[in-house]
Amino acid sequence: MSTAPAGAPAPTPLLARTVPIADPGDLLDLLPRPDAAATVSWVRRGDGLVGWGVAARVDTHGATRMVDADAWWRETAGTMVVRDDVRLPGTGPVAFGSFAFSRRSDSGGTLLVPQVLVGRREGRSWLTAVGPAGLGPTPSLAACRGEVTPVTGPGEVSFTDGALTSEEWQQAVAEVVATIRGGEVEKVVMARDVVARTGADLDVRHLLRNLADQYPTCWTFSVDSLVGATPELLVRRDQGLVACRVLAGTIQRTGDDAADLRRAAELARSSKDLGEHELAVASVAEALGPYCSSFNVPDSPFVLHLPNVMHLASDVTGVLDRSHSGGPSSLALAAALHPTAAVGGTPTARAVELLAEAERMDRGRYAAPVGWMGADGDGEWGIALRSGQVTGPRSVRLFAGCGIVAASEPAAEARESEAKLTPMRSALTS
Ligand SMILES: C=C(O[C@H]1C=CC=C(C(=O)O)[C@@H]1O)C(=O)O
Repeated sequence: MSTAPAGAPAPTPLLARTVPIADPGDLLDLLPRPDAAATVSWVRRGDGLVGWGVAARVDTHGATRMVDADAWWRETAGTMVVRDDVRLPGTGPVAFGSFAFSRRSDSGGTLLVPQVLVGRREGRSWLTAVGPAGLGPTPSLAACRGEVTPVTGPGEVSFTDGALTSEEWQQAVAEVVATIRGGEVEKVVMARDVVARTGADLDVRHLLRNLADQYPTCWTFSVDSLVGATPELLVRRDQGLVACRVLAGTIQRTGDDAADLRRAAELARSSKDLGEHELAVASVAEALGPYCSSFNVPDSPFVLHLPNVMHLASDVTGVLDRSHSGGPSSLALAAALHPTAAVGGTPTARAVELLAEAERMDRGRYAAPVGWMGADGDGEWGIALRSGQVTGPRSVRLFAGCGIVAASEPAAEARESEAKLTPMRSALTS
């Protein structure tokens, strides 16, 4: 575990000061700079959090990457001086995080505390500044606006295959289907990557703006250079209640509303997709059950309509069992849930081994928890889907995966993966 800047411990004591502000308008318009590393976002339907600068940061590795980050946050938040005049989820000290899918990945994990954060929730807005105590007054919204530089486009964008070509990936899917039919596993989620290169230096705000405009019902995120708009909520912890939006089972949209309605009905009846979905819901119920005193799993999924695809979706909710000393934080719950069968497979351990062999790439932080957490441990963690990792000033690695079951057809899965790459492709090119 290492803390930044340059391995130094977080400056102590840090002061987190939250003040109410007038409605700031579009949160994304407040982001001052183009760099993805120092920009955080968690925005859905216009509400949420945006922030910039780094007041404290920890980098973690290996199997305990989330647990170590959670412990660091408990300690760091515990030493902070807090003056919070708003007292809502997302006010006071907030840490944003993203983590590698695999414990073996070099990508590890990061929690970072922005220097300035602006939030809005249900008509109330606030600004939080974090820095060494005694540094001076909280910056005003007007001063923040004055620092915003113009947003720039990425110029000409080209896409090339990542680890595998589409044909190679389909071959790998066919081999995984054969393994599944052999009875060793029930489901393996297979991902592929595509590399985007831009003609001009990337401005993360351009991506976030397009993602939020085109996918307003998704969570548009940016944490430590991982950017995307995910429709899947791994876990929210809010005052003793937990909620998850589980997705698995997909059909592409055609652009024709009547045809899409027929396809939605097909999806809701598809035994292949219902089976895939059931495994994902069961994995969430199994992981969360031990932490909850009561639990609600809907009998059947609904169809979630997105501009590119439709998914089978289930909203699972529960009440946290407080007899677990103080209750696990939202990040501890995310760690317990990861990887769900929606991104790993069933049974988890063998599916994860198989996908690592078959994909022939490191997923990095794709398909792993991304989100934020307050000082009390409440927070929201999504699964980093429909996303890309900014790997250089002019390059982004995009990812998409599909749940493979015995009835899967490789060519259909390749088309599905293309549809799941659409949000990031179009955020780059529009
Ligand atoms: C793994 C991805 O999607 C998951 C979430 C929803 C539906 C899925 C599916 O139908 O295969 C996947 O489980 C992805 O978008 O990269």
